[in-house]
Amino acid sequence: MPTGGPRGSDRAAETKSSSAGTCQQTSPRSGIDLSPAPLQFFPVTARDAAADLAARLSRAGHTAYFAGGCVRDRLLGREPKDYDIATSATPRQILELFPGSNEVGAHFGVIIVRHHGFHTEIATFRTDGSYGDGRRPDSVEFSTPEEDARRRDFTINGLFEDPPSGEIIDYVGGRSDLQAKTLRAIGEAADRFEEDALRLLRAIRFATTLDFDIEPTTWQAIVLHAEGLRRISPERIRDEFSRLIVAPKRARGLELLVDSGLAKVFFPEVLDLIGCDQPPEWHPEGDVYIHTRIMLDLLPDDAPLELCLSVLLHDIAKPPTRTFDEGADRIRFNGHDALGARMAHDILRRLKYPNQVIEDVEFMVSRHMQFMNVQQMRTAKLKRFMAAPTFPLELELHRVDCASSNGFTDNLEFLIEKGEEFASEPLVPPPLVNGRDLIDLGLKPGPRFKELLEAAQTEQLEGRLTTREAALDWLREAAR
Ligand SMILES: Nc1ccn([C@@H]2O[C@H](COP(=O)(O)OP(=O)(O)OP(=O)(O)O)[C@@H](O)[C@H]2O)c(=O)n1
Repeated sequence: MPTGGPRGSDRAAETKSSSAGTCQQTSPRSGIDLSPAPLQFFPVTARDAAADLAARLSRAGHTAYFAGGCVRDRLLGREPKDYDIATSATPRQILELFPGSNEVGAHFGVIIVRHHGFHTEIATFRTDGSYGDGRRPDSVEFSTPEEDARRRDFTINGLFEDPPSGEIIDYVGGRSDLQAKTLRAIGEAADRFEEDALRLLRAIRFATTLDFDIEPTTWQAIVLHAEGLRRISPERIRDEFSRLIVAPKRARGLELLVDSGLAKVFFPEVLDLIGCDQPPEWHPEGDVYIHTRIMLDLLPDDAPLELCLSVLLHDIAKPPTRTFDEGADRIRFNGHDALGARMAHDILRRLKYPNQVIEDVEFMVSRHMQFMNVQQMRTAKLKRFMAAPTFPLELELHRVDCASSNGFTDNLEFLIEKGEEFASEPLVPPPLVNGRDLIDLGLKPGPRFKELLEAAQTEQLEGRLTTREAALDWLREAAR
């Protein structure tokens, strides 16, 4: 068990190497090097920390297994996000062993223990009572490992591992489902989803992130209980949905959400994209829903959340049923970006995304049609356009937008070339003149100030003004 201190053999090696240093101490009698070993710390992993806690529980006479996601992920060769322990120790016994731990979930048999900087959830083997609210059990009863496995959501999440031996304890057939890449509810699927409706979305999230098939009975139960998701808070839906939409198989995830009826509950706008025809000369691939799914597929595997969301929402206002001040027809194929930005804002706000994410996605959706006009933009406008912090993501949005439809690459190539051309200096450098200069010229602060300074900056970005002296002359002239 690695700890924070040096290991024996490494200590010997360290002592050896340190003897080459200046402070070597050798026993005059035996000739043995007595120099103190330099302090060396080995990083303790989350697994080390959890295994140490399990060992302590086990030394105190309790059964203690790794449980749930960490066992699943390790068997899949993935790095577990965190480690959970399931044990025969009661919450009181856990607290006796690890005093000062977080008792927040003690009522449900869960204690959070901090060890080596990691938080490990230690939960007593339990059977859940009834789920009155479809979110959490009204009561729990402490029970056996087998019953604890059977109360869990999916077979692949119902596995235990005995940490010292690495032995897998499987009461629910999780191992064979992992091998077959199958997501299957434990026991009666309908019961699992009635107990906790978040599991409906977890099912689609696991099928997407792991690229697993959903076993038919489990799928039928999801479809049947989809409306139950209404009981779940937007924050919890958002967290599952975000994990799904950043996964490499996000397009399939979207399809599963739509086909299961879950999208209808928290993201009904997407349903209008289905069957929303587009002009075939621009969009030979088909309707907006097909176009969006192809785009999601074309994104890099590690595309950030803001980019995935902006791709998902970029054409959200295209369906002609949407109305906007200027009339639905204009919106449909021309002005849909402005309405789309507003809709993206509303959808993400409803799902309680952080303001920065909402702002970025709204901004990207609002500008995505402008990429068609970049070659006609004057240099100053283009530089300002490219200076947006979201621009690299927008470029990717544009790339997949074209690649999934008409295949045009000229605007993309133009922007890449311009990026190289402008690379030697900041796109928008500090202005050559400022408000102080205008006051010195005898102007009073007001709206004209902003206009003049912006015009001076445009001259600068166009390369017509390069020195402060020239800019001051220009300002003097313009202010007349
Ligand atoms: N609604 C839920 C949530 C969790 N669990 C059980 O609790 C374990 C831990 O849950 P959690 O940490 O939320 O998810 P993980 O399965 O660990 O998956 P991930 O780490 O990817 O979130 C799950 O494996 C599953 O056995 C469950 O039965 N029902």
